[in-house]
Amino acid sequence: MTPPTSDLSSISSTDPAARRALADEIKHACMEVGFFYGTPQLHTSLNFPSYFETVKNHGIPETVMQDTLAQMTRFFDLPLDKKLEVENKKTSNFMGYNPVLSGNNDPNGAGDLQEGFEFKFEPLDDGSHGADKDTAIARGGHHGCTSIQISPGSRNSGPPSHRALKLGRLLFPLFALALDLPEDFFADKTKHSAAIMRLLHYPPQFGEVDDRVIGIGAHTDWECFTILWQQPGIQALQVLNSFKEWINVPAIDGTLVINLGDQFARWTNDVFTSTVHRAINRSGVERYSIPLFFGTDYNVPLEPISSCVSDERPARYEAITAGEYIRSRHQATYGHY
Ligand SMILES: O=C(O)CCC(=O)C(=O)O
Ligand SMILES: [Fe+2]
Repeated sequence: MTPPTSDLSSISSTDPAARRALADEIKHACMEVGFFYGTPQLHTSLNFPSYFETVKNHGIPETVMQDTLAQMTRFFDLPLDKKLEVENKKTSNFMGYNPVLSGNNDPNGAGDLQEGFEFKFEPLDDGSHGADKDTAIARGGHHGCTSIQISPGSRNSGPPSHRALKLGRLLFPLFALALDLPEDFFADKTKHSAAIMRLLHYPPQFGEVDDRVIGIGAHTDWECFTILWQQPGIQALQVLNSFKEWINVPAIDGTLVINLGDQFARWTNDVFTSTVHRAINRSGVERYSIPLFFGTDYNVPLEPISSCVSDERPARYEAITAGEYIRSRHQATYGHY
């Protein structure tokens, strides 16, 4: 069984019909199933509650990912004391290195069996390419060290993190179209790339696994959507379907996984829901993955889109800014501030 794969080659198309067709595919996935395995029967019986699928033709060659993997491996192979020099406890915004078991994504869990390195992207402050004066406000108090400064470029150039960033920016207009909003609805809310990347390393787990200590415990992601690269050929990621069954999401060469997070659930008052997932590495070998989380700018209030609120569907979430929300989730996960 293979998961569905959306072809993103028309993501930059200016043809309205091609854009509408891709947006419709995303809308269907977001609202009805989200992740499916080919045949209509299975599609119905798996019944995923929200968007979770793989995409191809995303503009990031697998060779580039293999180079990135080699560099990640070098970092995680360093002695622990070296890695602790850049521990996330030392930054005001949770960026940096987290040792094994220092984070806990599932409140019912006892720690995540992975180590990671987290960093984010900020526009250059030199004013040369539109980083405007409200940059500091847009950072919403969630800025600090371990950020990578970015300048614009094409989707198919630059280091992998920048390519992935550009891919994410191209997805926002399609999500807007999928919600029957103007394509530029998120443009003024995503001016400053509130995107966070994690480099993750999961040691293998052998024998009987205590459900409370797995690679990453059951959780939803915090931002609007996540673009995830998984090391090909190693099974670990699982998504919860509406029958509360854990379904494997295989790592397929040349594809990325895309899933929705809490900010979209808040924007849409749960018309788009965030997908519960977890990872357990029982492969017997080390596993690496790279999620890139895309949110709105940190100063943006997460307010439900008016078409998603009605008498039958009253607002489900309290208003909060994106930055406050992400900070509260970092605090709950790492618990050291
Ligand atoms: O490693 C994976 O496949 C998933 C990682 C993940 O869910 C996360 O970092 O939020
Ligand atoms: Fe996640």
